[in-house]
Amino acid sequence: MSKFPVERIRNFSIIAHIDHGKSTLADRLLELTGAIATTDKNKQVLDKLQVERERGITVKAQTASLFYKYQGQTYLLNLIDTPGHVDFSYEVSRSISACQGVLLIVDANQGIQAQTVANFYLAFEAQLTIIPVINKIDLKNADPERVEKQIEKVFDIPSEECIRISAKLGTNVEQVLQEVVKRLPPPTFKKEDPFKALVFDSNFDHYRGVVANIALFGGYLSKGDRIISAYLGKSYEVNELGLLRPDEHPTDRLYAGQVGYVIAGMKEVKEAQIGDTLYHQKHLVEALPGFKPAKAMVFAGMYPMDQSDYSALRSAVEKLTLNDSSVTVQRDSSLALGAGWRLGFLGLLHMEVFNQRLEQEYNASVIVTAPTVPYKAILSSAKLIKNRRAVQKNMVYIDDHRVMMKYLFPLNEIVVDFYDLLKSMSSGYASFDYEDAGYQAAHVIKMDILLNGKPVEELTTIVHKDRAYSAGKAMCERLQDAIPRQMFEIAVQAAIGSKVIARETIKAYKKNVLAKCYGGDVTRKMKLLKKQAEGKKKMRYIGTVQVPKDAFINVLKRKDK
Ligand SMILES: Nc1nc2c(ncn2[C@@H]2O[C@H](COP(=O)(O)OP(=O)(O)OP(=O)(O)O)[C@@H](O)[C@H]2O)c(=O)[nH]1
Repeated sequence: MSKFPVERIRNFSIIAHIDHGKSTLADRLLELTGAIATTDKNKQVLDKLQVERERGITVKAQTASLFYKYQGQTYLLNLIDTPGHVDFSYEVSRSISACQGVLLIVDANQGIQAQTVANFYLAFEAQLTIIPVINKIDLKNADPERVEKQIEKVFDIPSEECIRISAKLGTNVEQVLQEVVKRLPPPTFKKEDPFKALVFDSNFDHYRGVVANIALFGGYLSKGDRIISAYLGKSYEVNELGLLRPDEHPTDRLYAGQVGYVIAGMKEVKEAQIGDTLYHQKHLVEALPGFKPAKAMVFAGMYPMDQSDYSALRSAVEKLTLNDSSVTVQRDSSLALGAGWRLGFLGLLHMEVFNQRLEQEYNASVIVTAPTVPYKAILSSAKLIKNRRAVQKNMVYIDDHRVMMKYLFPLNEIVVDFYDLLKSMSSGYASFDYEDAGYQAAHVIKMDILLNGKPVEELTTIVHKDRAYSAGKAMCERLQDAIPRQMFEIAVQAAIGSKVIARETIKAYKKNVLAKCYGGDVTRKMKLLKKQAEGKKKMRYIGTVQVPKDAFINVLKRKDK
């Protein structure tokens, strides 16, 4: 197979708003081309991580090479899966850079949503061929005609170009493969040129080191070749290379236009920088433009629940960041929490996914401080509009029922719960995406939260001056709900400097777990005591006050407005 004619290669991604059905369509394409068997067990094969399966979202892009027979010829279709959530749009842009075209999926019921627009522009600016696919036509409320009109109006793509499918039932999915062959151009790279490959993703494997996913922009690569990474200038010998189908299939060579993986004795993901160019030692080439590095938008401190777990947690954080180069790590320490780290994430979901992976894959128990967004120090007065201090930029009607609005928001206002709130206020109809618009001047102050006079470091936040009182009050109320009553009274206070601006009280309550089983047997008592002790492990002490671990993140999610 190796020497596959480049005219019969198609490299494409599926892009869509979250839940519009990318992974379902990807599974169908894999089944149709025989890459996986048609059983229920194979549901969402490209979503490999445990968190992805549990949360039903794609976090990391995955790749699969498919062989498809059309009019007597076999084609090699390289499908690069992309994540759908706003936090991960960085993964989308790097995936599509290895492609010549995209399938733009739009839900036949929901129509164009925020990430449909954002992803469309990523593909459009990269000058890729775009095939609009209207999915879920089997739904009772599906209105593909209306969606086609939206696509024509917003993206200027004629309705006739849309393919109507049901990824769930498999309706017209074969047509999607045919249109990929017919409409997408093959890559124009030549195997006669010097070898040049783009690293568009990389993973760390505990046994084999770094596995880099590459797209060949010229020449060919063979096992045993010596290659150089343009970024670090280091040289490596190729130990293994092959196709991803989606499992690794080793081959002897990869050619221009193909997509595959390479293992070359790289020990850290840093050595296979995403966006890096690989080339042959003997043929210096001009490096590819690379990518804008992912920018951390949300920062939080992370500390072991118990300081004696520090080294175990350090090794877990290191291993996990090897697989996710968009997390930034800095060592940090605090009087209250001991030694830990300051981590930077793309968004709150990214942060939650990271924590979940730490707990699931490394069995780590951590305390995470209130997420904050980066600020610059020179601050004066703000623009201040409405609840979230937003400034409207423009407004476009997509159709009679939908409008697309652009606002300039302080990042702080959207990072924690804006997305959830917008969804619930609009009964799930509104959608949202964002990009960085740079720093703006604002008048902000530091607010502390105290439990019986002791500051809770995790909850120290920066708030806008005009919002301090309401934010402090809301925080105290939510903490009052989140902290169970204890044997003594607890004062919950919000303070700016030494000035207390809000207070709630948690009344004392005596909970004797044994009271109910007076005279009961010993094993029952032991069980109850054990249960209580386990409950305590999930608690953190602030002075003498026990705080449940999940209270820290829950109190940040606002329920007001
Ligand atoms: N009725 C119907 N449901 C579908 C269809 N395609 C997908 N779904 C359902 O829509 C939901 C979301 O589908 P996914 O394939 O997970 O969506 P996704 O776009 O990959 O989501 P992310 O990976 O998180 O971005 C799932 O519950 C699917 O079963 C379809 O054609 N018809």
